Amino acid sequence: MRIATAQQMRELDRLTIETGRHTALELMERAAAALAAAAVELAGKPTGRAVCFCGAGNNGGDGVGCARLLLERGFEVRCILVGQREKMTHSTRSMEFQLISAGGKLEEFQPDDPEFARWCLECDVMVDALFGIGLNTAVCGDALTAVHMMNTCEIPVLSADIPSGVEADTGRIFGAAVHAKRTVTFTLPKAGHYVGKGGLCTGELTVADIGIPRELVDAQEYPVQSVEADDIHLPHRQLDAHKGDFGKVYILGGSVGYTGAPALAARAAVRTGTGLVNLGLPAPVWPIVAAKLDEPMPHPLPAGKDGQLSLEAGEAALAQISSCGICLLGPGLGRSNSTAAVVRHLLQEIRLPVVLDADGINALEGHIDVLDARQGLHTVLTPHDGEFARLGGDLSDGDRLRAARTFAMEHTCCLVLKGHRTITAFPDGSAYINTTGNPGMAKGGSGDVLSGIILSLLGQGFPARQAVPMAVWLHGAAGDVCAQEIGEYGMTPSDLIDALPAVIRKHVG
Ligand SMILES: NC(=O)C1=CN([C@@H]2O[C@H](COP(=O)(O)OP(=O)(O)OC[C@H]3O[C@@H](n4cnc5c(N)ncnc54)[C@H](O)[C@@H]3O)[C@@H](O)[C@H]2O)[C@@H](O)CC1
Ligand SMILES: [K+]
Repeated sequence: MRIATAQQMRELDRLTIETGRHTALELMERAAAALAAAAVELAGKPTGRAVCFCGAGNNGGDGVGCARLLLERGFEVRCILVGQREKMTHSTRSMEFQLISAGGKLEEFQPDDPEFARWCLECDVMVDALFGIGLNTAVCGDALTAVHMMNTCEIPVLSADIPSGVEADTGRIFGAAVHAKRTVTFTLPKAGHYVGKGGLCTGELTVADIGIPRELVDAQEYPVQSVEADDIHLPHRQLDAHKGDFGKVYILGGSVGYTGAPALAARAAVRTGTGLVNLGLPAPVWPIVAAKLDEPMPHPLPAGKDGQLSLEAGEAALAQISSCGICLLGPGLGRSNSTAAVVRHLLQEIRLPVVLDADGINALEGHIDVLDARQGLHTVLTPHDGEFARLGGDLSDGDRLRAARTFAMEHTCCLVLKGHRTITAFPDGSAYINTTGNPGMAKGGSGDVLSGIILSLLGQGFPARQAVPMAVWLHGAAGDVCAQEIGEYGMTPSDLIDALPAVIRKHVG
């Protein structure tokens, strides 16, 4: 799904109003209606008790409108202004007049009023309309108190547009943020609903159409998208297809101590549909890894006494890679100097697309020039935060989306920044935010499975822009199946591989 920035939303609102399609108040009324409908669902009954915390800006206006609509449905409602009356926007004031006409009122927030606190404890739903896309400083003072009240009352909270305190374009939290059970946003989702801490505060997200004309929405460019089930499509296979049609891939991995990683990547590639999977393994671990695998073809490579690749392994691997269409460097390779030197040598010599994971990425620490020299060749890197930092990636300001996009642009690569809501960024600045996966996947070996899936789809000829976000989604979806069937504690990366075929099958056609 396309993701809009706060600036784009302001622009779309402005254009809609300027072209006379809807007034600001009409847009706000539709936003309020969507909120009220969601509030009733969240309350779980047709009427009940609700409190709406409203800021002075237009997000507050959505909340005031929602309060009136709930009142008209028979709810017992208290609508609270958290902010200065003199800063109320024109539309929010209009909403207040309408609330008064309907028999309600906009009360000043009395944070120390024990009667109000007791009243709130009996609510069926709380509406958070403090700040939306206009948040510009840390939440403090009365707004902070209101955020704490919503977060501690154990009553379901509905956020208007975005949980208050979350920065719309980054998902960073300014001071503190509301933990919503549900968020209703308008027209298009924002990055802050998915990434960073915002992704943890948003709860169930729904997108309401408030009447912004379709042609205005379509006229904008949206470099960032979320990846959802509807985006995943794999074609039927041709009746006369043969194994050569589905990629010949090469995996360089393994070392003493890491015999599972290359096997997981290879099995994942087979389960994702690759025609032929070759592996290059340090000779000492070759029989162990080979014994785990039936379909892939493991080859021994020269190794040192430490059980890791020796320098001579580079030429031997190159000879094997030359007959393949793509290779994966890294799973379980270890971090010896000679291994890192082999990886860098291969990166310099291989003119094929390369997927770089784990120790393959670590080999670039202090040698980012080797990556930069691959300009024009496809290189996909799949770091977690620690590996990203070793590459020189900067996550210090908490803006993962910006960090991933900047890195991909600066180093002309595809960057898969793994974690909650994995981000796949491309050199043209576009990025895809994944929506599948769960904490049961936070186990050694999950990354090897992911790199095997990416390798497989790229090897089958899907363009990177399609293959990589799709691989990330399938990996997470397999994880979600495992969490459902096995549970987050006991599920393993091998279970992900076993779950893959059924997940993939649902998206073929
Ligand atoms: N026509 C429109 O522009 C529409 C806007 N809508 C709503 O309007 C929102 C945007 O409205 P606004 O641009 O007025 O912005 P907000 O209502 O999000 O917040 C801006 C107000 O809060 C203040 N503020 C920001 N951060 C603060 C902080 N940390 N502490 C204290 N005060 C702070 C600002 O000075 C300003 O007064 C959207 O998120 C959406 O909910 C919807 O009603 C749809 C139509
Ligand atoms: K809000």
